[in-house]
Amino acid sequence: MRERLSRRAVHRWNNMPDIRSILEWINRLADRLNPFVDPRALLDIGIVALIFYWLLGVIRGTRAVPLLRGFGIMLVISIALSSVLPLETLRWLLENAIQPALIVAIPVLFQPELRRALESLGRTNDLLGRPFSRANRSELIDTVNGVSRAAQQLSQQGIGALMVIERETGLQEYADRGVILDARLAVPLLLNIFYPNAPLHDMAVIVRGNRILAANVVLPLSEDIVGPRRLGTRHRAAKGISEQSDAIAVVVSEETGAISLVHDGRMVSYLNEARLRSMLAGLLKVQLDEEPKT
Ligand SMILES: Nc1ncnc2c1ncn2[C@@H]1O[C@H](COP(=O)(O)OP(=O)(O)OP(=O)(O)O)[C@@H](O)[C@H]1O
Repeated sequence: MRERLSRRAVHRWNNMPDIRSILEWINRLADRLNPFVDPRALLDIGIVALIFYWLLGVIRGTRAVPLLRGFGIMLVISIALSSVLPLETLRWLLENAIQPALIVAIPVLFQPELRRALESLGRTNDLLGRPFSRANRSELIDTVNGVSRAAQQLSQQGIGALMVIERETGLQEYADRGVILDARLAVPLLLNIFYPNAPLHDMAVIVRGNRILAANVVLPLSEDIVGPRRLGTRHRAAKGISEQSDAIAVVVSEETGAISLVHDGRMVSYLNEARLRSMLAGLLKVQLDEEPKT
């Protein structure tokens, strides 16, 4: 009996995988995993993740998202088709026509997004937390209060308006196409400009620091009309300038009286004066200590 048991134990021992080969296998696996544990590889992964995070932030909420989804679907279908089936003509078409066409089409289609991404890389005030524009803090506070008060009064009177506040990206090229005013910003002046049938009431006003730089300014229209709401031209112009620069646009709808703030291609609507003031102050990086003077 004892002899049979010991024979069985020897047999099991003989059939067990060799411990040395297991150790070798673990070593090989560790060698393979080694690059991932390498701090340089971790840094590499971190930087790539940050680039993707930043890119997704730049295109979030813009028309680039459905376009990219379309490209993705096309890519997946074409890779799946050409790897599963030996479709030579399709493979040729993909390699020689569609891929080069995409390389040309991407910079054209994503021109505003690419421009915005490069501009945001070059901006330093955002990173350093400094206030925008050359104006000092008290001038910017005057602007925040003046624009918010004017928006509220225009909204109550059902007058449409578009006010664009310049930040780090210069808007001179747009201002030059309008009527240069370079006047101290004041609520009555803004109301006067947008008063229906006044000579400068059409199009937009550009504000630089605490001055109204120009009125009657034609802005680029956003191509983004795939959003949840179909935008009219005033709102598309506000979105357009915020896609092409870091400016902040404040829109008052003539139709509904709704006040919207547009920044970085994103629109927040149905604001009241207080909410608009605090959003503007946040974006211009100024601290509001007290209620505005009436
Ligand atoms: N390219 C542009 N740049 C600046 N303002 C523009 C531009 N195109 C149109 N506008 C302004 O938009 C006004 C027309 O607004 P429209 O009714 O089409 O848009 P909306 O977004 O529905 O605005 P609202 O809600 O005020 O009606 C024009 O009278 C003009 O003042």
